[in-house]
Amino acid sequence: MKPVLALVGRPNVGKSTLFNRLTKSRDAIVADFAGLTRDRHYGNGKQGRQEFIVIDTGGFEPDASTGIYKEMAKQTQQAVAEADVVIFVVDARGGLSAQDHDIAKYLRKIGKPTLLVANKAEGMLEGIQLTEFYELGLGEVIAISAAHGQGTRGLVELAFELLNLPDEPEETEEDPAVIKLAVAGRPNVGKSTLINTWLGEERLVAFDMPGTTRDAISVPFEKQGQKFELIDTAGLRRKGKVFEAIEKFSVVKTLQAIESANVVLLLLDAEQGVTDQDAHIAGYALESGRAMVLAVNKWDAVDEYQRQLVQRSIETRLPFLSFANMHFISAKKRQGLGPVWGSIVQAHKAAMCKMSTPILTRLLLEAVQFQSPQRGGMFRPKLRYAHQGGMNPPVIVVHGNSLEHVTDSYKRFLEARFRKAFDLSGTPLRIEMKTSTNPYADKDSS
Ligand SMILES: Nc1nc2c(ncn2[C@@H]2O[C@H](COP(=O)(O)OP(=O)(O)OP(=O)(O)O)[C@@H](O)[C@H]2O)c(=O)[nH]1
Ligand SMILES: Nc1nc2c(ncn2[C@@H]2O[C@H](COP(=O)(O)OP(=O)(O)OP(=O)(O)O)[C@@H](O)[C@H]2O)c(=O)[nH]1
Repeated sequence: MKPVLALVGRPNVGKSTLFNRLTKSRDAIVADFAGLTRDRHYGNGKQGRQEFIVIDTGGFEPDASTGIYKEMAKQTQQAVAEADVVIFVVDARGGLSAQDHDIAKYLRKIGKPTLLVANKAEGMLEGIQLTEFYELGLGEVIAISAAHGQGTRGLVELAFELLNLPDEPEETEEDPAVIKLAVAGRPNVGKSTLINTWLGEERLVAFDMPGTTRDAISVPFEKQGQKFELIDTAGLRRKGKVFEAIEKFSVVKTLQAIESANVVLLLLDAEQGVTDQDAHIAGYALESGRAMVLAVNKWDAVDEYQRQLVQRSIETRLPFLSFANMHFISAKKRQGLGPVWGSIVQAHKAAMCKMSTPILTRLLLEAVQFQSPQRGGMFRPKLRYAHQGGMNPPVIVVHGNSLEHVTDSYKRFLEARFRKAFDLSGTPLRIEMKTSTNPYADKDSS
């Protein structure tokens, strides 16, 4: 499980800057919960080989009508609840404020592992200027400059130390016979209804057992002789028993479940169409290389016109999921559920597919014969052979010369042929081009 670091602090102390620094500003996932005026951002970070999730509670305006920072309090609480380590950011230049004291008081009460960080400390003499922050009663003050990238590596190291994380993440043994399945989707799409239908009430009760926050909770079950493990996405758990939830839905749990799964079943809501958050979850799953199955739930509740709208919104907003099988279901009325299993098993099989070098190479050369790649300037790319560079998701590495000139459309053409030959529906497929560095290797190319 990736550890979760939450950035909290009053506005303008540099949380977003630190977030961008820690995540190298890859696409942040924005939680767009109804009723929240402001968003939390979620991003992936990596230091050494250890990956982590960062939550930013960025951007909000003080609530003028009440004069209190109600919204931030809520955002902060939620981020703190989801975090393994809280990073409390204060402004080394601005000095202490009453609001810093309020946040510190809250954090002391909660008692989560916390690091107190004085940002904007570039060029400052720690000993003298930062002493006032010790008043907050949160221990050592860590001086950093998010804008200049000073002290941020050390900060992450300290966070790992607090969690006793090993320097190198452990390799976990996987049982290839078990399909780890995550049912992901926005609040209210029908995840619990679907899982209840699948597992029966008594099985879900097992979910309510408290687990340690650091470990994934999962339910093993069997279906038609195939072993599955259902990974918890928190939405599955009954209200308030385990997770100190302000909201039931947890973005972090969803992200972690996607990471731990072999196959992600993404549920969409036919009544709502594809929302930003659906696209974010789907994008995250794709980026993680997960095999996927799409199911549009509540199909019973929409008329023909709405059905067409939903289908079109999937085509336009989730075009990158065209590799995934799609089903239209009703979890409530138990309609269309059978074929979903078939697709899950198929997606898993595809993700684990083994492709031999001779067969890959034969397919590659056949493809080239059928349609050769375009010349790029002076060079015509020469595709020589292919081998499998990875599994789950499958990676095909193509070797040859001048491969940097292979166009995206030609790569798509190759992808389609490989997909068809190996029956890869349900899994992302990555194709990498490796140009030979041997200067004599392209002697015989035209
Ligand atoms: N001198 C200095 N300025 C910084 C540093 N980090 C951030 N800033 C500046 O501080 C201001 C606020 O930074 P943000 O990252 O937007 O702060 P924030 O805490 O996310 O603010 P909200 O989005 O309002 O919550 C910007 O003008 C930044 O350029 C730093 O390390 N040194
Ligand atoms: N019409 C219709 N309603 C459904 C269907 N599946 C679920 N619902 C309804 O949608 C609502 C939300 O269902 P849940 O199963 O609680 O949704 P969830 O995704 O688990 O929601 P969270 O627990 O908030 O993450 C409930 O009122 C269900 O009765 C369906 O197939 N058709």
